[in-house]
Amino acid sequence: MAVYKALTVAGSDSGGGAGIQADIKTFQELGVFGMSVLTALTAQNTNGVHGVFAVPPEFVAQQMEAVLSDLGTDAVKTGMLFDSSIIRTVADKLKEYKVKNYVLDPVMIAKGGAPLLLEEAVAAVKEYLLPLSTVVTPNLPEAEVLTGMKRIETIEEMKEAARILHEGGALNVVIKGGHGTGPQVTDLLYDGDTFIEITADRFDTPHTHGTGCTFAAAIAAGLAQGMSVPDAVKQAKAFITAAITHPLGIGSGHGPTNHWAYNRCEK
Ligand SMILES: Nc1ncnc2c1ncn2[C@@H]1O[C@H](COP(=O)(O)OP(=O)(O)O)[C@@H](O)[C@H]1O
Ligand SMILES: Cc1ncc(COP(=O)(O)OP(=O)(O)O)c(N)n1
Repeated sequence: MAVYKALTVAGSDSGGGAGIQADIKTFQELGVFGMSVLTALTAQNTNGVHGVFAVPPEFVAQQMEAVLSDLGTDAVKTGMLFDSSIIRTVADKLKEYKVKNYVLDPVMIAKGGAPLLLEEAVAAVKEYLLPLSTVVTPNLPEAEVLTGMKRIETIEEMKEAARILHEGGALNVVIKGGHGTGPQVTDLLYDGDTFIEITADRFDTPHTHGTGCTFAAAIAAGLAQGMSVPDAVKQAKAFITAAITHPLGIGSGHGPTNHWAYNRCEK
């Protein structure tokens, strides 16, 4: 049996809905062996982020070395990276180990408003990580910050943002439409040549905690298994749509998505 492996480099969400925990659950559900490098611990639940404890960059490097020098990986996904020293460390290790299939989820702010990336670190994301990425997956506010565009709402504006991020070095760009409005939610994939719109009905629910993490981890899982980028993104969209439309209803705030749903619930 071939064993495909994926590594997430991200923060811990003690509530289990986002971050490392969402990524590992997604890898497991999609048949990929999951490994993790922690960049920060968050004291977090469905009501928000109550504390952040960043991991020293030297220890982030030590974790990456431990995993990559022994197990190796078929894909890497990064999420919460918090500051520029962690970003530079991660970029150095991705280059040192010649990582292929790198999914960059440029996590900036949790849904409750807590910063998961310091402002000083935005330039480092663009300079060090974007050029290494196979796929970058910003939501609309993150795409505004990364491109400098004042407003990204329409499909034309999403296309313009995708072009800028592709020029910035990403091989493929997915602009996620979850923060938009309207009865449908469209994610836009751009490979420097063709635009593909991937659309689903917008599901009316407060339980969308960890959607971006789960979606990016699912892309990484597909790439780890040798899928093309469009196929991996389409599978990820089906995975997150199932997870959102079969909510678990746990916690008193914005609850987690259902990582079992893709395999266990009727589509
Ligand atoms: N209410 C919703 N109904 C259906 N799909 C959604 C909904 N909200 C987000 N999604 C999907 O979840 C994924 C993550 O999107 P988004 O919420 O924009 O990211 P983030 O969690 O990074 O803010 C995307 O594929 C998006 O289309
Ligand atoms: C530890 C950690 N990492 C990332 C996030 C953000 O996750 P995301 O999928 O963007 O979901 P929301 O926070 O927007 O619900 C996080 N909260 N914690």
